[in-house]
Amino acid sequence: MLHLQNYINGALAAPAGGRYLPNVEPATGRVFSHIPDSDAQDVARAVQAAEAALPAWRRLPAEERGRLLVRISELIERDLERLAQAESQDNGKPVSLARVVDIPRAASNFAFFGTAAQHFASETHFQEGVALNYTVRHPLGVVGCISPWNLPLYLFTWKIAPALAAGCCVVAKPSEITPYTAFLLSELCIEAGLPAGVLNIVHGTGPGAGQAIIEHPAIKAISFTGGTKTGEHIARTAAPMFKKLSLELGGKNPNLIFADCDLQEAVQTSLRSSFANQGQICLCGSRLFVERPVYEQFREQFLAGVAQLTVGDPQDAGSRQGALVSEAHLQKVLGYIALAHEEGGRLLAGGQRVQLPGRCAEGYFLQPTVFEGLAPDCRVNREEIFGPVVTLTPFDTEEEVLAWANGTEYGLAATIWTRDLHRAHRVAHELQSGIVWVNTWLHRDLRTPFGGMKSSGVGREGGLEALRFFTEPQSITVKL
Ligand SMILES: NC(=O)C1=CN([C@@H]2O[C@H](COP(=O)(O)OP(=O)(O)OC[C@H]3O[C@@H](n4cnc5c(N)ncnc54)[C@H](O)[C@@H]3O)[C@@H](O)[C@H]2O)C=CC1
Ligand SMILES: O=C(O)/C=C/C=C(\O)C(=O)O
Repeated sequence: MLHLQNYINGALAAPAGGRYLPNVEPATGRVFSHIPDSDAQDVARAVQAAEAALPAWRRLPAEERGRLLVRISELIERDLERLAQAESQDNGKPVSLARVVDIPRAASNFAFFGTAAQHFASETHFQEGVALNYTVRHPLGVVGCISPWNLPLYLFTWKIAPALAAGCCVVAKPSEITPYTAFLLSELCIEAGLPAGVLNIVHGTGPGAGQAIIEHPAIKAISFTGGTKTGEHIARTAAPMFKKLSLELGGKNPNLIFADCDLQEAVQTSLRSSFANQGQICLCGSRLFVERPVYEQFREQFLAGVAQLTVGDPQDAGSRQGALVSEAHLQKVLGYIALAHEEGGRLLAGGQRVQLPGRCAEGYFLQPTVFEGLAPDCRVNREEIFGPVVTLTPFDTEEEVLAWANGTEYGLAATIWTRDLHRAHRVAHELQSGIVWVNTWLHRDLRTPFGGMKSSGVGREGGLEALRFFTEPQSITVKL
């Protein structure tokens, strides 16, 4: 059986304590690999290696750093099929999705930041006859990157690539639930010739390796994506140590579907935004508010689309829905389905675990599920479910739908469907949401600031925002 290894100081390494954790394939419920259960000793070794690599890495011209990152991107593209298979096996997502979304985006993350570093200019402020002020952005130093299980390589590289591009050295931990592609990435970094210690990947649990990263005094910043509760814990631990924090947390995203929209497109895209990756994307729209004149039409077409979402073996080309990531997560989502019944919801589709035949008989499959008739402020409409469960609610006025859309503690993403541009801008400006899409969803230009308001996070990643996060500005003023 496959035993994954840490990647420390340029080489693969067993965990210091010799302990391993089982890693389960969600589609089968069977253990298919073991991962290091690393502890503070492994993190200390990784930090030591990163500190040793830092002086040379930060002095390397941005073009040279960029060349290495672009090389990693090319190797990811070369190994696309292998990585897509690995991601699907580890996470339960259809391999067809990993092939077109997860792995291409991981390659783009390295390519984008490999070149972005060369466009990252420093600011100057000239006061004629008085002074020249200029800003130098120094790499922060050694930074920690911690990522979740839903988009494993996609989000892991979204953090690592800008940190490396900015001249930082990294100690990174992927989710213990989906470590496989991060391990394969360490092999590609060795092949690309990334200098030893520049990137270190330590596997293990949140309370084990993760906690050691956030507590380590030499780690200057933490970039984290994951659950809001974990984000709170990280902030409580790291903020008093004056670490810089970028926290990308949960969401409970609304889709606002106005009667004048292109209904067919709204239905098709809402199917994707509801159920892509089994609804396990923080940007998924889980509350669908539909203007009353088109509510019934939307519901009929949407449910017809849901009926086409075949739940099946992630390896099958025909599967549109794979497995949820773990038995524990499946039980959490089933708990919310039970709660939706208790809160008076009418089940329109799904609601049951799926028992597949053959190799997937013990897998964690769930029908895509739709409820209506729930109050906009009930728990199911306020709490993050992070699974294939959405609610439909009719609305009558713009004011009403805005109040409902903004009525949760979250503020990550929202989608507006309308042909009225004035309304689109007006409503977008009123939404308490870090990201607003109009007549589209998951359109991602990597130059745009990415992140949430309220309990959805602190700070922004993406484009120059990420490079700013991983650097420390120093103002220098010269008297003229
Ligand atoms: N992107 C998102 O918005 C995500 C949201 N979630 C939400 O969070 C809920 C819980 O899922 P989990 O897998 O438990 O997410 P999590 O937030 O616990 O895990 C994310 C990452 O944080 C690490 N981590 C956990 N505790 C830590 C600690 N004390 N110090 C440092 N790192 C730590 C984990 O090992 C993992 O790498 C999900 O049911 C879902 O609702 C989960 C994953 C992603
Ligand atoms: O950067 C993106 O395009 C998507 C990010 C998604 C998450 O952060 C998430 O699902 O956690």
